Parts: sequence; C-alpha cells; structure tokens
Amino acid sequence: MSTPQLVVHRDKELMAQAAAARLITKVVDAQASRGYASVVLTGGRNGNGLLAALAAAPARDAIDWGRLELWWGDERFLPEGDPERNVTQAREALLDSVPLDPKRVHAMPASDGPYGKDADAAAEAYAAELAVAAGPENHGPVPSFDVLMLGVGPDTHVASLFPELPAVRETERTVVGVHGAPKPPPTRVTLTLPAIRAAREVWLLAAGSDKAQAAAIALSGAGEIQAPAAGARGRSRTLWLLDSAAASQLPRSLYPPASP
Ligand SMILES: O=C1O[C@H](COP(=O)(O)O)[C@@H](O)[C@H](O)[C@H]1O
Repeated sequence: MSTPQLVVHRDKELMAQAAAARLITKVVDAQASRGYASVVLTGGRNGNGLLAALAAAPARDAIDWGRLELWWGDERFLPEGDPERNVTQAREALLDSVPLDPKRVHAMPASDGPYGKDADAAAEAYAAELAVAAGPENHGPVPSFDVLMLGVGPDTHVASLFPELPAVRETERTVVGVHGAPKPPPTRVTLTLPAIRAAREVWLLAAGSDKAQAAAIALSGAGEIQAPAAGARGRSRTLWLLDSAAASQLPRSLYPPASP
C-alpha cells in the first residue's frame, strides 16, 4: 500500500478544477494504454464539486466517455431519483451531459429497487457485480480501479465507513450495508476498506475548514477504525487533494509553510 502524498490548492474552486484536470489526464492515459478506464465516484460536496468542474472543462472532450466504467464508493440507500442519492447528484453535476454507455454506469441499488428495503441484499448484489467485472489480472473480487475518489467527512468518514461502526471493521466482504450511520440517511451501502485498497490510485478530496481536523487526524497516524480516512490507501498511489483551509491543521512536518 502506498504512503499518502499531499497536494494543497489555494481554495476549493481551484482544488476542484485541478482535480478535474488530473482526472481527465488519468482517464485518457488509461484508455490509451488499456482501451478503457475505471473510476469510482464519491458523493459529498467535494466530489460533486469535482464533477461540476469536469463538466465545465473544455478538455473533458478528450475523454472517450463510452469507454469509461463508473462505479460508486457508497450510496445513501434511498428511492431511485431521490435528490439525496449520490448517483442523482452525480447525474445532475456531470453524467447527464456526457455520452456515457449506460451499461458501464454501475449505480448502487436504490431502496425501491429489486432488493426492496434490504440494504444488505443490495450490498451483496453490488459485490457480485464487481466480482463479475474483476478479471484474472485483478487482485481479488473487485476490478483494479484506475482512480477511486473519496470525500472526507468532518468525522474522518470516507464512503459510508464511519468511525467504530461494523462496516469499517470488515475484512472479507467488498461491499456491505450500513445501518445507523451518524450522518443521514442512516441506511447506506458502501465499499469496504479491502475493496477501496484494490484501486491503483485512491484520491481523498478535502476542502473547507470543517475538514481540517479530520485531515490532521487521519494523516497523523490515527488507526483506521477510529479514523477511516487513515485506512484508505491505493496500491500505487494515495493522494490527498486539499485546499488551504482543510490543510490548516496539518502538522508542519507534513505541510511546511510556504517559503517567503
Ligand atoms: O454522506 C456522504 O458524505 C461524504 C462526505 O461528504 P461531504 O459533503 O462532507 O464532503 C461523502 O464522501 C460520501 O460519499 C457521502 O455519502
């Protein structure tokens, strides 16, 4: 697993634009070398900000949208089309305005879908979908995602892995249902840390002063059960993309002050 690297931008707008530019390059490179790219999207303000910046970037046309596999790191287990669902927000920010192949858009099940209100069954089904997509060259029952993005909650949660809840302790299953999440809605579906760690690159997005303490805790040696963001690592690269407000409480050893 890789050691976290940090990139700090002036503000959240610049962070979103720079992350969008970085994602375009990553996807174009993967498509050039392998024919397709696979990306895991995150919900939350910073993830949606990145998607909106991508929608506004002229270079977005460099991506072959029909050869992009999209997955989600977590979902709020709500009815299809609910405005609080991560996929609904992603569609609004970007997905509805680009020519994706619907067969390659792997949204997590909704609470009015085939599994009804059973978030555990929905999680099992998503795990099976991931397993089908994983090839023999992959490291286990999930594809080797090119980039897996994660927002970071003020409590250090990533995806729907909240501190101390059973989901963050999962070591076998790749997707689990979450019950009693401290952030609404209480029922969710999430990738687990083993699935997250199958990604080539994991990018953690943190902008705003409400993320400063979480970033400082996760990057200062905290355990992943207490601070799930600390356990989110990519196989080749772990990249924290921050704005200066979110970086404001980092220890100086990690983020030295700018030279005069
Ligand atoms: O509920 C969620 O929250 C986190 C963080 O969101 P933010 O708005 O505080 O940035 C997000 O990463 C996750 O996907 C989402 O379901």
